[in-house]
Amino acid sequence: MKLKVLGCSGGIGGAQARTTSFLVDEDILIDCGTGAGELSLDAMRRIDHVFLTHAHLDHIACLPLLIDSVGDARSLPVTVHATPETIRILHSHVFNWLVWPDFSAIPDRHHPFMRFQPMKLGESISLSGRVITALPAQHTVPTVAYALDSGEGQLVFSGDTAYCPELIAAINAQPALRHLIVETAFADEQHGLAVASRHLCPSMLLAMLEEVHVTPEVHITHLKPGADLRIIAQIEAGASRLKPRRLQMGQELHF
Ligand SMILES: Nc1ncnc2c1ncn2[C@@H]1O[C@@H]2COP(=O)(O)O[C@H]2[C@H]1O
Repeated sequence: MKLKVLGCSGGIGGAQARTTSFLVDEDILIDCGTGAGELSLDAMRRIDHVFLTHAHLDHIACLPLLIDSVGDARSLPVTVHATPETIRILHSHVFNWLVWPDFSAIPDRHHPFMRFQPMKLGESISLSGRVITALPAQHTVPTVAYALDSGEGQLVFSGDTAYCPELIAAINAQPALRHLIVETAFADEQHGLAVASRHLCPSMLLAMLEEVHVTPEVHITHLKPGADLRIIAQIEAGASRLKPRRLQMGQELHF
């Protein structure tokens, strides 16, 4: 499998700051933040599945626009996989005919442009031999992490999370983990904000990595713009044996 980073910033501001969205092969998006706006119309039309970690705007901003752009040109609905709680939030607060039309009922409920597929924590979806599993994570709203398994190797994406022992256990349970994409949103001076908003800062990330017993390449994502250089410097000063590196927009990971 191939994962291409369309956006991996914790905010906007400048050409490299696009919020979370990863293209998997040609047909799957993991989250649909402003990075998804980098796709051509043709590439957007090929997206059959969108897996959402949670309903925060920086992870869903482009979903309503993408569905509107491609719906008419597709013969099948785009399937949006998320937990029942996240689906409820999106239905009530986004696809509610006020903020945006309910594309799960357009052009009609039997042949919609988009359909929601509820996914429970721990559940796996198999798409042509590619297995995607929802893993535990902790944030201010209901959220999941994801494991992607090609059959030859795995990639885990933390989504937005605070320190989460259940996620660490799930990471350690991956037999051939090639890549770990893990957030570090704030610098250590913003420890209070990291705690309040249920994110990691470098000291928390380094403590978490001490408990990781597998040996993936570690990629840091969701750095808040303006704090990004400090966050990376603080992580590098921690000299973790896993040598975390900053995830870059446009980067491709294979597994
Ligand atoms: N008290 C707070 N609780 C949660 N989020 C906050 C708070 N104050 C500021 N924020 C910001 O709101 C953002 C919502 O998206 P994020 O979780 O990515 O990151 C969060 C923080 O940057």
